[in-house]
Amino acid sequence: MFPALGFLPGCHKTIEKNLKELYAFVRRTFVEHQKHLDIHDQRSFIDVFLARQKEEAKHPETNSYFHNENLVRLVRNVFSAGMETTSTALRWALLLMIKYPDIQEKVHDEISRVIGSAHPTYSHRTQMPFTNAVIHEILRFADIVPLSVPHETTRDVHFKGYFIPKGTYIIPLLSSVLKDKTQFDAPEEFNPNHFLDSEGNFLKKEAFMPFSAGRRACPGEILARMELFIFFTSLLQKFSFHSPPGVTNINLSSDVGFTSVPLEGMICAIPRA
Ligand code: HEM
Repeated sequence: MFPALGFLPGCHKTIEKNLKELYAFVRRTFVEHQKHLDIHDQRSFIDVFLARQKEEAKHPETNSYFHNENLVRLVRNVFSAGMETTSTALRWALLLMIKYPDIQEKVHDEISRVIGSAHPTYSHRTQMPFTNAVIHEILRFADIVPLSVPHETTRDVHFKGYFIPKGTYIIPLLSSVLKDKTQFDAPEEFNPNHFLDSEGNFLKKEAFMPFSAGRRACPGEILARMELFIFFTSLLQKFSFHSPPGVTNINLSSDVGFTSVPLEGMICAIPRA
């Protein structure tokens, strides 16, 4: 985000090294695809991209976006945007469940009542206000993409008395919305009541925007919500989660990174009878 500071020592060097490795992996993987591409049987995002690339190669005069380096970046974006975010949310979910065992038990009670031993499906969600509120609160509290993704104004903008000229680099702070005192009673605390009314019904909040807002908001939101609901309920249906014996202090600080990830630690998963 701040390339001018790149020369300084620090953990961004590790990130750069890891990125190089990831790009190499993506290159290897898509080169394989190139070998096996069948225009008439497009199996994946990469195939569709390569088919378009072939098509555009017939008109070399056009300045195409469909070149290999862009494919590497795109695949990497979808890979990290779609995979790391959801797995990070699940890691926060398990950590918060061991920190708050009463909430874990209440979720489990609701799972037993509504789903029983059947396979959880996304449609169960509407009958499970408490679990739904817990998942919303996990995403709010964990604040996984605190700085969202940087954008640039494409024209002059007047906003709430401020003038923002065309071409201004904008970093939207999602944390400031997710942790807004005017929107949530105790924003620094993990409390599913932030998303429940006094009768225990699920309460939608406009300030719930871990996926950002507007035209460039996360395109994976619906998929992520489904994944989180199904994985979270499946895990809690089959296991109870605890901290390892002797560990009493569960640290909820996040590690350094572009996304907000929990610190590494061990968790015990005990199969439920
Ligand atoms: C808990 C899970 C997730 C969270 C919290 C999350 C959050 C976000 C946020 C905050 C942005 C920036 C939006 C903006 O620029 O204003 C974003 C962008 C994006 N997300 Fe997600 N995301 C999640 C899961 C996913 C999944 C599952 C996918 C795809 C399979 C995905 C694909 C993307 C892509 C491709 C972008 C860039 C979109 C663009 O630049 O137009 N995300 N996400």
